Amino acid sequence: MATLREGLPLLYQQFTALFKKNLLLSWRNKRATCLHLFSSFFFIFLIFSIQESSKASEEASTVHRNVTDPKALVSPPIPPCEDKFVVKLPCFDFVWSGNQSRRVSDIVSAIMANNPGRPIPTNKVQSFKGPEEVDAWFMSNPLKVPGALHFLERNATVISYGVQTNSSSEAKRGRTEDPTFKFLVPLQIAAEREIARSLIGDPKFSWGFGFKEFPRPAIAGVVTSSVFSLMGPVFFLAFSMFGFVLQLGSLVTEKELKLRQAMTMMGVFDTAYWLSWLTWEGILTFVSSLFLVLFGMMFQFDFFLKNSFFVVFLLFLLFQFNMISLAFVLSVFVCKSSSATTVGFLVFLIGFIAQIAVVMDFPYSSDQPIYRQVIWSFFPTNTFSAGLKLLIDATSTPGISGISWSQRAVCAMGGDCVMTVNKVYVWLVGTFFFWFVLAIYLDNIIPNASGVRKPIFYFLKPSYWTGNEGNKVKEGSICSCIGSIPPVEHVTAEDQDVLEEETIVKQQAVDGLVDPNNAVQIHGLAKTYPGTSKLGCCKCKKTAPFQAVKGLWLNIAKDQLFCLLGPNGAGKTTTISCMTGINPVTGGDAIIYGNSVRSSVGMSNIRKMIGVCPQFDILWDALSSEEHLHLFASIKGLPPASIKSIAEKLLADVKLTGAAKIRAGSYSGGMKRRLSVAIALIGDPKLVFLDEPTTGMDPITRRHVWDIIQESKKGRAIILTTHSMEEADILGDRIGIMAKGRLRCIGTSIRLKSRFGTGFVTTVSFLENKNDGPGTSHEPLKRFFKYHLKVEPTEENKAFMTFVIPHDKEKLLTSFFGELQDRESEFGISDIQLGLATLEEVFLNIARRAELESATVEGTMVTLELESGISVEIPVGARFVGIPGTEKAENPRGIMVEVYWQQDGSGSMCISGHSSEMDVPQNVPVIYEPSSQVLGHGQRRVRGTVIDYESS
Ligand SMILES: Nc1ncnc2c1ncn2[C@@H]1O[C@H](COP(=O)(O)OP(=O)(O)OP(=O)(O)O)[C@@H](O)[C@H]1O
Repeated sequence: MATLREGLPLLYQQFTALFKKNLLLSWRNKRATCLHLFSSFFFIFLIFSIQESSKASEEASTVHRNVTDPKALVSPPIPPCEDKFVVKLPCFDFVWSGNQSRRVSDIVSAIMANNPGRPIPTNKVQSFKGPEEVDAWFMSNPLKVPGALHFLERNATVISYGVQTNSSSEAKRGRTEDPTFKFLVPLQIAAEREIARSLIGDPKFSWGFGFKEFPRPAIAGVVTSSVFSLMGPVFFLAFSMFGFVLQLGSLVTEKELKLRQAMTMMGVFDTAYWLSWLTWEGILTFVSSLFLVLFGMMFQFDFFLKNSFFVVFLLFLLFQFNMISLAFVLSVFVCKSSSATTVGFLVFLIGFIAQIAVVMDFPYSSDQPIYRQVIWSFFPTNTFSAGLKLLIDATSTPGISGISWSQRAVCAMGGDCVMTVNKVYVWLVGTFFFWFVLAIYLDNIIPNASGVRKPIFYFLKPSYWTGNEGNKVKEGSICSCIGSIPPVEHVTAEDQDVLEEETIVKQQAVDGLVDPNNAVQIHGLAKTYPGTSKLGCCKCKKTAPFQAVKGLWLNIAKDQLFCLLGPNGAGKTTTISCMTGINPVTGGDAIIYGNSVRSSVGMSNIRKMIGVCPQFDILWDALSSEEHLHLFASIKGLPPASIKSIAEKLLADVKLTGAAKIRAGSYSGGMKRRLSVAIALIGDPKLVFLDEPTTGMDPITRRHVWDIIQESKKGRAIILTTHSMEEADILGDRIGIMAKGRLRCIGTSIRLKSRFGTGFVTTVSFLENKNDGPGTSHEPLKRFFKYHLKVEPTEENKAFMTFVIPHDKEKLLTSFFGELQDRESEFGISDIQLGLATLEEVFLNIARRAELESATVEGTMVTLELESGISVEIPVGARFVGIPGTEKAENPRGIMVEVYWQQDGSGSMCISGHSSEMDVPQNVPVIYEPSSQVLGHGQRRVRGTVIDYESS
């Protein structure tokens, strides 16, 4: 076996392998990677398009055109108030004050009558006493009039006047309304004309009067900068969400599919894991930020052209790095990769709201308390928005040169300011490290996929840094309302062999003996799942703790394949999880080649010498089998030079050489299992755990994998769990059957069959012509078996009959089969086969007994319908059932039936049939008697008693 790498060389090897894995995953997921790298083009193009369409729609406005020969405005009329862009109807053309003066009233009447081209009707004008009244009217009648005239007759030769208009310009359908030229100037000209006529006394008096604006070039950059300052921050935030969501999705997928757990089992360093992600995402971020700035320059935005390239690039780069560390933090809390988009949307929403606040100078103004600014700055979207605002403001006015690298620490207007671009950088660097360290801390203290976490102050323990931790992990959530875990229930084993094994292991434990022939010594291993708990508003909702393994004592020899069988939920996978360090043990210990699973040093030694094929394939769909093997070999620390040849050999062993370069996502179930077996065998481990390795394989492939397992037995111990009895029979050197968390029996296949099988199975085959007519039934043979052995066929058809002969009839068998052979031709027999009961039968028997044990405690009943019409309720797993109410003088204990059981598709016990009714023999004990026997409808529905006829 090649020496495995350790320490820093291993860390580096793991880092490069994981980095390559990240690179390959991004390469294979081209669409997402391209989106991450080039989505900036889409956003920049969108801003550009919006800007161009805004420009086009405002073309009508003189503001954005060259004015070379401005038109003079000569005696313009007072327009109707309906012409105003924003007006409330009914409206007035103008209002005026000074109505107590007769002369002023005449002047206003003249203004109305002499309005060029349109005399103003009286209902379109409103008069008031003084300006205060006009102001009060304005207050209560907004948008009802474009302007007001205020007259004051001082004496016979002096009349003062004032004009009051709303100066804000309005826009409508791409045109801008200029209130000065449209309303103020006509009112002013009309007032002055009629005042002059009144003072001179000549109603025809007139003079040429005109207004004309300057010729000027088009005002450039106003639309550009306003569209950019409005859209830019939102779109840049949206752009950064692509990388964020993809990163979050990748991390959560690895957690969800237990890929992270598989890597941990193989001994991956957390440092290598996080650094590999950070480095790869850092590279993607660098490139995407670069593209963003280049695209911005390409589309000629002042923001990108006038501000220094490095100033802008660094802002985007640092912000995106912050988003990576934020994704790391959130990945700890998110359980489903499908939720990544929702989380991304929420982060975007929060960032968007923050941008609005930053635009309003919150909280980076001198009147805001420092603590508010500090708390606000911890969120990278906030500081990023502040940085963007500084850079946008610096280029929003035409003619300003933007922010250069040397000016990054200078305030915008040269005076005092709370935020500069340089401060934004400092904050972004700080928050990047803050969130990154927080992510690693939370990753340790938040329960992982197996509900395991480190203590809250784990990093304060010197043992954590020296690597000499004792019991290092906890279970349950940090803020759960923790109830006490009940003490582990240790029950003395009923089976003689199990008891014997337990005694040997206990004695070795007491003596401190480590048997060099044993690979694994399991010392009272117990596992209680703490139950989930949720802190509701008023009370703690908690599911009860569950004892999955209840004290296991077992030795597993080197060079031996130990097969662990048991019905669903027996505790097999939990036992393996405890031994591979996925779940912490609740009680007891497992010593693997002298290392305890309870110590972290022991566990890290164990990880180097074990290989695990988990129950469910833990594979990346986008990686090929060759890439999987290379990755896991590197994580294990195999010398790089040997990895290629080892991977090739393993692929050949599991017959995957042809599919070595095909992605695992397109493999069949059997191919995936074979790859999982190959991964378990990487690095020549001294102990291999195979959890249902042949599930989903066709018979030929299964046989092939059995050969591989047989081959692999040499020089190592293997612990195999399976639901295939054939597999256990063929591969298992020793077999243990677990049920309800306890070991029920242990031994070789033959021993189990002889001890737990119902006896011998004989199959009698018939000659073909013997079963032709209706009168040619096999009744004589049935009677022969019944008369000599008191058994009935368990299975029968035209061609054969099967009988199960109990062990207690063993002595009669020689003479019985001698006579049967002599009478072969009489019974029409062609062949007689005799064998021990199958392992499947043993398994069913053990599972049934375990089921009966818990059913009698928990009261789990099923109904047995007898041919006599009686319904009998019996505990699940009961074999011999007495029927109450059938007692008679000649048969004082009544009658009983034997119930046949089988497992349904979900692995639960169900009734498959029952024997004919027979008398309950005297002296057989009752092991379960219900409190009341008759249920409802008289004698037709009863509760059965369970009779211990098996052991009697
Ligand atoms: N994380 C968990 N929290 C609570 N209970 C659990 C947890 N994991 C397993 N269990 C329970 O522990 C019991 C043993 O489960 P385990 O997976 O070890 O059984 P198994 O023998 O491997 O079954 P199978 O053959 O179906 O794989 C089951 O009842 C299961 O529901």
